[in-house]
Amino acid sequence: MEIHVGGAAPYDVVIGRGVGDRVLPMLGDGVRRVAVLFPDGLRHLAEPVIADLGKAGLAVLELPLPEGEGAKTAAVAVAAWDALGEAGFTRSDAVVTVGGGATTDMGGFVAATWLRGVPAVHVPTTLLGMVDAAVGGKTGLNTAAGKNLVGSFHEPAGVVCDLATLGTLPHDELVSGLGEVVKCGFIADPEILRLVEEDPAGAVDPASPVLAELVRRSVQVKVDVVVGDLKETAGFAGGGGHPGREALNYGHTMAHAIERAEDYTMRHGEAVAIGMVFVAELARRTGHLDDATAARHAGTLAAVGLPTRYDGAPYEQLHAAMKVDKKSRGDQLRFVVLDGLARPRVLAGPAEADLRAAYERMRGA
Ligand SMILES: NC(=O)c1ccc[n+]([C@@H]2O[C@H](COP(=O)([O-])OP(=O)(O)OC[C@H]3O[C@@H](n4cnc5c(N)ncnc54)[C@H](O)[C@@H]3O)[C@@H](O)[C@H]2O)c1
Ligand SMILES: O=C(O)C(=O)C[C@@H](O)[C@H](O)[C@H](O)COP(=O)(O)O
Ligand SMILES: [Zn+2]
Repeated sequence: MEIHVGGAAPYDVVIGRGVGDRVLPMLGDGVRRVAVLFPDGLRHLAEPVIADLGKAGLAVLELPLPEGEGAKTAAVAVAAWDALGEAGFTRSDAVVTVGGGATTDMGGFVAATWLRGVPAVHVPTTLLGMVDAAVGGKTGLNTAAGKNLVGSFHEPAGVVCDLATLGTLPHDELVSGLGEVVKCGFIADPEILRLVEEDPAGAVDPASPVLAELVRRSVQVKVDVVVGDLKETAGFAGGGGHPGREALNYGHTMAHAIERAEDYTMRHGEAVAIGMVFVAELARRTGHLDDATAARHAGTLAAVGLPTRYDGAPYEQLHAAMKVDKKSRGDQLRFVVLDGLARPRVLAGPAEADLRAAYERMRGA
């Protein structure tokens, strides 16, 4: 199936099994050379794509990357730019990424910045990459100060989600992706929560129709949000309305602080799960969210094996890290909270006592 993403630069997200041959047509007719970026350990997943491009007469530049989050550094971007420069890449050339969200973030950033932008087609091979990272055009690198602090909005020319690739994904990585899936359920599509709660075993089975339906629904949530607010400006208006693209950042303010505190050894989706438990409690304490919906967060997340507690870094360290979150304005922290199921809004400048109390809840106190 295909989900069409409208807007100034429309593209399709293809979801299915054995759909790797959909990459080539997404590149368009004029492309002559393609840089394929993939984690070195996933060469076997990149090879069929590389072979297809080669058979079509395109010159392929292979750019193997470090594993996972290790790819999202300035040094890796510089190395990729140097390789493109050496190969003489022009604006009739393109980038293809094959890998998880770290790869699509990095490869998307390289595509966004080389010659101020060349086309990118993403082939996500993790659940998280399919339902979130590859779609919507956010690209990013980490810096010493925090997560995704350098990046750009660069919409892909297309996204190809081959569900068959999930067959080799380690179980814990699949579960991590469900953190973003459940996020989509809370911010926009409660049917996702029902599906996960009704059949948690199906949700973590890469071959199940339940998981395919969760992918489809989550991509649709993301597409609907980004089409309305690609560059994440809607939430600036304030006033308690829908926060636009910032809604997709539900749970992420604390999640990114934890990831940094843990030196990026915790999976992103796991951190998002904990971050949602934190922010649900913050919303409950500040009178936005009812007790049952707040409690439902930990219940649904735990049902698929996601963590719901974090007892690592001290409050002060996490608070300092949250200050560089992109939703912050000056000294004011801003969080996406829920007024109820599928009713996201921004909570700006919550009281210190409420933040500390939500932190204690997150620690399991
Ligand atoms: N741009 C966005 O909108 C957006 C959205 C969500 C997350 N992200 C980013 O995505 C990153 C997380 O992505 P992720 O969870 O996919 O992690 P990841 O890219 O680090 O991949 C996780 C691990 O799985 C391996 N892997 C990937 N596909 C595999 C497969 N099919 N079989 C076997 N192993 C496989 C990878 O090599 C890696 O070791 C974070 O950096 C996060 O910030 C970006
Ligand atoms: O696409 C978005 O917008 C999101 O916020 C999706 C998030 O799941 C994703 O982790 C994103 O990279 C976080 O964005 P950031 O702007 O907080 O770095
Ligand atoms: Zn995320």
